[in-house]
Amino acid sequence: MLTVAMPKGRIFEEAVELLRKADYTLPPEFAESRKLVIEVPEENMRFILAKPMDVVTYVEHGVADLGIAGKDVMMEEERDVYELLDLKISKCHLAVAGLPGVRMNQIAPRVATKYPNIASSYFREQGEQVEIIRLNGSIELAPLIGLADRIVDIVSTGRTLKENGLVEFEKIADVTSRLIVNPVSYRMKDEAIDRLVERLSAVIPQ
Ligand SMILES: Nc1ncnc2c1ncn2[C@@H]1O[C@H](COP(=O)(O)OP(=O)(O)OP(=O)(O)O)[C@@H](O)[C@H]1O
Ligand SMILES: O=P(O)(O)OC[C@H]1O[C@H](OP(=O)(O)OP(=O)(O)O)[C@H](O)[C@@H]1O
Repeated sequence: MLTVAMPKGRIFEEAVELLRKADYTLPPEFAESRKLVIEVPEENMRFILAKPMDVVTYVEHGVADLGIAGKDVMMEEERDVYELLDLKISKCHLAVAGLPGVRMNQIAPRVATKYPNIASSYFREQGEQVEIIRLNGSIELAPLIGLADRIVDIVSTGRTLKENGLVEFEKIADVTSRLIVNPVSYRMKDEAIDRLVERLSAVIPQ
């Protein structure tokens, strides 16, 4: 049996749609139920529903064989999992943004983000020493209220930046969701995992 860690939230629906396209029979209540462990005996699979940032943790510890996680999450922390497939869903990008015409404070520049490692390595590569302020959401609020000069955050449609009078300065990386696997599971259950990879590969959007 394969255990797959699914991210609750915005990736979930697209991931379920992809699985259904790949002809996986998932119960109709899959998306509506509050259950966190969903068995699908017809497919010899079990799905667990976790916070997007925690999916990698379940896979790394081997309690889930596979998982679906954003490239942003994979970039933020080096983890002991393999990336098997770019599912090309939940497309967005990571960017540096801020108020237009406002330069970074030269003495103590501050950057607010949910991605402290990505942000600090990005600014280090640019030769800038910045203070990272870690937030958990509504990152765009930080420059509006004077908490930070810049933000590093996800941009998709650009609507959140626009409606808050912010502009994108630089793109850091493109982001899509990935199928990840626990290295031991991949050795022990290679046939079942290869079959899943084949079925998904056939329906991944281009
Ligand atoms: N606006 C967006 N459009 C498309 N994909 C996005 C967007 N924001 C985030 N993502 C992708 O979806 C993943 C999950 O984002 P989501 O907002 O569902 O979860 P989260 O922010 O980690 O959790 P929560 O908001 O529940 O605390 C991210 O890791 C990223 O890869
Ligand atoms: O470019 P857009 O299409 O506007 O999308 C970008 C927004 O989406 C995400 O936030 P989310 O909705 O997850 O809320 P959060 O701020 O609570 O993380 C991201 O952090 C941006 O704020």
